[in-house]
Amino acid sequence: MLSVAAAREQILANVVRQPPEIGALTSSLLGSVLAEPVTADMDSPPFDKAMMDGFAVRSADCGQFPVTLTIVEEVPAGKSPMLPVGPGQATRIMTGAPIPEGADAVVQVERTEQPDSMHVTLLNGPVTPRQHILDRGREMRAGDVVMPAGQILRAAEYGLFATVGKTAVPVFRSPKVSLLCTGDEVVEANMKRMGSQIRNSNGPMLVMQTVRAGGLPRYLGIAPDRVDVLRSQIREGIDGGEVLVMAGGVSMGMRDLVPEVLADLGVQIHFHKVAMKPGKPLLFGTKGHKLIFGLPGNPVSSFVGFELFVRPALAAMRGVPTTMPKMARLPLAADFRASSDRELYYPAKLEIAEVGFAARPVPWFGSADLRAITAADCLLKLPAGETALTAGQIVDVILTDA
Ligand SMILES: Nc1nc2c(c(=O)[nH]1)N[C@H]1C(S)=C(S)[C@@H](COP(=O)(O)OP(=O)(O)OC[C@H]3O[C@@H](n4cnc5c(N)ncnc54)[C@H](O)[C@@H]3O)O[C@H]1N2
Ligand code: MOO
Repeated sequence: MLSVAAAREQILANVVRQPPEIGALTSSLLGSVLAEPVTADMDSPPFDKAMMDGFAVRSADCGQFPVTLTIVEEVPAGKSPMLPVGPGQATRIMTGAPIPEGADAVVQVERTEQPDSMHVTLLNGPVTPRQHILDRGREMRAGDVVMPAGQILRAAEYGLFATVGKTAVPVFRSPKVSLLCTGDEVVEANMKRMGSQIRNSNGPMLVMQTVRAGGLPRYLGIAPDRVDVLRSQIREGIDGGEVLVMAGGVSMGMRDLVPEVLADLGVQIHFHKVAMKPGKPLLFGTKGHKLIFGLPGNPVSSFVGFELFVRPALAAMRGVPTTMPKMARLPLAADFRASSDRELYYPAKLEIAEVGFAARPVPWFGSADLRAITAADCLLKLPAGETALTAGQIVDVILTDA
């Protein structure tokens, strides 16, 4: 059976990166990836800038202390100096204000006294040339590349865009992700549940996983186990987005119709099983450039399948440079035993340890136990076979919340 790593490789080999588009810098671009480098439109700071509240002076005047200088003017931030600072003179200046001509140093106000409103006495030295001055262009020069293509937009990036006057930037377009749940037994949470029906937990969960992964969800509802309806909904899903994610109907049951309908619609099935627990009956196909995922219907299997395969695919489509799930090697917070015939992904929670973090497995009874996932923020990745580990031993951890 195909390994998780090999399955992910096959998926990523079929990814086509989304085209770039110009996006306004609103919160909806958080996490998007810059498609072209951004350059500075001017020097920053645009002038030699005071970095302390105090007095702009000529360092040559400050050989011995105390020394008393004549104040020629006062320059708050946002105003420009009108007068140069000549020998024996000083300008009262605020943090952020431009340095007047002639001055080459700033002395903090704490190191001064004012005998009267016209004079300032510098109490002690030294006063070195350029002290407390940020030179024009020190942060960036006009034309400098301030951010490379491939950068993920976080809070600081928005700040830097503002510095260079950008209100919109080119980013890789978010993939549209059609989401379709299947199964006669499944009903939406706002509908009346009857008999042996169960509520659709995968639908809302996959919508939110899609949003978190930077995709634009198009939720198509629940398809019944009927070939004609399933076919038309799957077709709509493929036509309406770059990615189709389905949950349920992919295993071996009589009513697991998804694989045959996909094949019938001309979808090339690349694999239909992965050596992992939970989530073994996971299907991946393509039609042209479109990616099609059939996640197992059990909620934990759907969740894990999305994190291990759909999320990296969406990351690659969005131009994210590293598409692997975020991993760490961390000590276990408790003794742990498990047994699995496939690579095992076990829900766990990070906790503060003596040094850094440790991962504590949460109680979990299997692929229907979504409560375990809500109690967890990571997955232990454990090899197939018998696992018997003691607290403090190092394990691979997938940081699903990172
Ligand atoms: N003979 C075999 N049977 C099964 C195998 C197998 O290899 N051979 N694999 C098992 C494994 S592992 C899983 S996982 C499931 C996956 O089955 P399907 O993807 O076909 O999913 P369903 O049968 O439709 O549903 C499984 C389970 O999950 C519930 N479900 C489905 N959709 C939702 C939803 N939207 N929200 C909440 N719960 C949902 C469904 O009622 C079932 O209980 O197959 C095993 N069988
Ligand atoms: O993958 Mo099934 O998810 O092992 O229950």
